[in-house]
Amino acid sequence: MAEKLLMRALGGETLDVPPAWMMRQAGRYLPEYRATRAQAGDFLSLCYNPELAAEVTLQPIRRFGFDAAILFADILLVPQALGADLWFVTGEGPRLSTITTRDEVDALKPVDAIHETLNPIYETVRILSRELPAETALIGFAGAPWTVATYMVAGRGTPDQGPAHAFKDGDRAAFTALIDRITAATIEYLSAQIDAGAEVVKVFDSWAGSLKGADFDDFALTPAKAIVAALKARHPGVPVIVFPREAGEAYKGFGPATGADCVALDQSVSAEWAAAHVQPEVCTQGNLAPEHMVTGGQALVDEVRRIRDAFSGGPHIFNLGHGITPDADPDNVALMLETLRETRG
Ligand SMILES: Cc1c2[nH]c(c1CCC(=O)O)Cc1[nH]c(c(CCC(=O)O)c1C)Cc1[nH]c(c(CCC(=O)O)c1C)Cc1[nH]c(c(C)c1CCC(=O)O)C2
Repeated sequence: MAEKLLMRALGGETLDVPPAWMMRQAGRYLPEYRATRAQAGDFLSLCYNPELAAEVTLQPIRRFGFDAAILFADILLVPQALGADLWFVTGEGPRLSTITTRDEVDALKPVDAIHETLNPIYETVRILSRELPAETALIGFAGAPWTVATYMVAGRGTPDQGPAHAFKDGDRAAFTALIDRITAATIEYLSAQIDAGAEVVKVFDSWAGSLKGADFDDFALTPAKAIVAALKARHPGVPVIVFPREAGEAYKGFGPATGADCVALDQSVSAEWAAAHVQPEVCTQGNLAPEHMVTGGQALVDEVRRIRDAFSGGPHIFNLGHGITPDADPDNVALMLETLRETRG
């Protein structure tokens, strides 16, 4: 069989129709997802149930025929595996025990201990690598150290990542020790996903945009570079996608500086700017605003064509700029793919 479209784009090929998938493609906007989550009991039970987690991963593939499936799990399973308490409050989001001192960082479990908690995730990957259609690539993932740390420090999502900034600014050495622990755990976690069958991995740095100057280098760029280097040493040939969300102009240079194979873009940079400044360096991914999955119509069609055409001169993976939201209409997802894959006149 010819190589999968996603792998070809990640290998640097310019394709007539780019491969497409969608962040949070398995999620609450799909009635079949809500039914399986109810069967599992709750979100975390779904993450740790390999059969059901594989089932929800496959649902958007069956319904829409995306070119890639992303493992169903969550970035906050790593803090849990390192010993943090984790629960989800319905309608609000994640809650964790907080970490704000050097002693609390030192009290985290050793990195080797994470697999005890995360083994069911590797089993989900094994099921998926057996069950996915031959043309669909399997993406594993983890949160980037900074983004994971923002939740571990605050114990929840925060609008400005204030508590993590306060820890970083108050005791940089202790905060660096936390980042280092998460970095080491992330390498082991992603490496185990690859051993189980993940063909590509993605590192989500959702809050990279709140890091500026030397902080961006120390806590977004340096950890990403360490993760890419370790994975490349152990698994040469497995592509890595990095997503320093809202990095703005710092998207330029991020691919070469980290050694990643693809830089994912949020919708706050224009496709035209990114095609001129990022795509010449590395395969790009993105960057349709998720709101179009709610509103649809001609604006959606126009935006899909604009983004597709802007990136048509180099390797690109079509995606949203951030996750699809629960109020999205599945028909708009179908329209997005139909438009993307139409024959260009
Ligand atoms: C920051 C972050 C988290 N998780 C993730 C990130 C980084 C990407 C981003 O910025 O969105 C990543 C993530 N979370 C989930 C996936 C699965 C794969 C996928 O389909 O993309 C992935 C890749 C499932 C999920 N993770 C979560 C859901 C919704 C939970 C539910 O079904 O009730 C899903 C499908 C919950 C979650 N998980 C997290 C939060 C803040 C929340 C609550 C907000 C929300 O409800 O959307 C942490």
